[in-house]
Amino acid sequence: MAPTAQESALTDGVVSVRGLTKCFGTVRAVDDLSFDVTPGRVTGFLGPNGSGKTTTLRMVLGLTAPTAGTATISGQSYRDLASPLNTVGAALEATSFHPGRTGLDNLRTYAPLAGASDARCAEVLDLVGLGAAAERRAGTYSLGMRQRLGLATTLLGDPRVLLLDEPSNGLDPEGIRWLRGFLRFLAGEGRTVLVSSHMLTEVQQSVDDVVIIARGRLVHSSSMEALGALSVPRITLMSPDAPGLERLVAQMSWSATNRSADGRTIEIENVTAADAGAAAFTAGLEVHGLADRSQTLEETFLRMVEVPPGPQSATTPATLGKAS
Ligand SMILES: Nc1ncnc2c1ncn2[C@@H]1O[C@H](COP(=O)(O)OP(=O)(O)OP(=O)(O)O)[C@@H](O)[C@H]1O
Repeated sequence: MAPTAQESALTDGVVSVRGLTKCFGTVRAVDDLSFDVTPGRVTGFLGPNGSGKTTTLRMVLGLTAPTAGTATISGQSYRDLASPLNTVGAALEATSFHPGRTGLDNLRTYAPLAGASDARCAEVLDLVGLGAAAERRAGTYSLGMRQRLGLATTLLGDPRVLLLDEPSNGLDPEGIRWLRGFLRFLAGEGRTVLVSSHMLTEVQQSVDDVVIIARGRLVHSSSMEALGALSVPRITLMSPDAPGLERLVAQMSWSATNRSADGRTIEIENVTAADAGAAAFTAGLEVHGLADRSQTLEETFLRMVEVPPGPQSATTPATLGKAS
């Protein structure tokens, strides 16, 4: 059923995943996943290798049938979209280009599918910074240039939504910097930009929001800012007075997570360096060292996605028994 005008206004450009599940035999690759991706923002879709990112994107694009659940783009499933290539641009794996044809000619072969004119082909090549190389054979392009050509292909139909699977793969630092700016530019135009990656560090400067999955399940979804706020403050405090140090920890009800064998160095969680310094000063404790060891964003991410101890691996999750 076609959505009403009011429903369309609410869902326009939103990628919405609800209870999405995919089983490959006994492997539950995607497990009851629900999240929304909003327009005007760059969203990082993060998880370790094999966590189900590509399978999820394939289900959003109607390339893989879900075992259960739904995935919609602007309120409609991919197959119900009136003109899919003008709604969603997707780069799932390195697009294969004809090496003997120029960059421009390669785009021209995809253009009719997206209803794109010759002028649009030249325009998107300019957009991705390949204007000067338009007449060069794609076989002579560097990996970074081929990635840009792939991006140009996804933009041919001027889609509102972009789904990019590991777009920074193979890019050098300059290419990654360029991509970061380009994704921001696209989101700034009001597009929905979803970028998958298995490393938070690779995208943390490019994304506004994060959707983090592990073993096919959602483990976290928030703004990048809120993810940063989850980082646990942690310090190490050193004193030659081991009993005094221990007394202070007990008196302040601090949670000590590690102690050196001689008891003169203690690692404490959920305390800032400023608070620890002030407490030691008030207690008259002689301090020989105070270091901030707060969890980095990457540590927060790794903690979220780490495989729990036990026999199961990332590809054989504990939920195997539920697979059908
Ligand atoms: N067609 C398939 N048949 C069987 N198993 C599959 C199939 N496609 C994916 N899988 C399995 O589903 C799980 C999720 O794979 P998927 O490729 O979606 O993960 P990913 O997060 O994209 O990983 P990567 O970062 O390595 O690309 C893996 O265990 C994978 O082996």
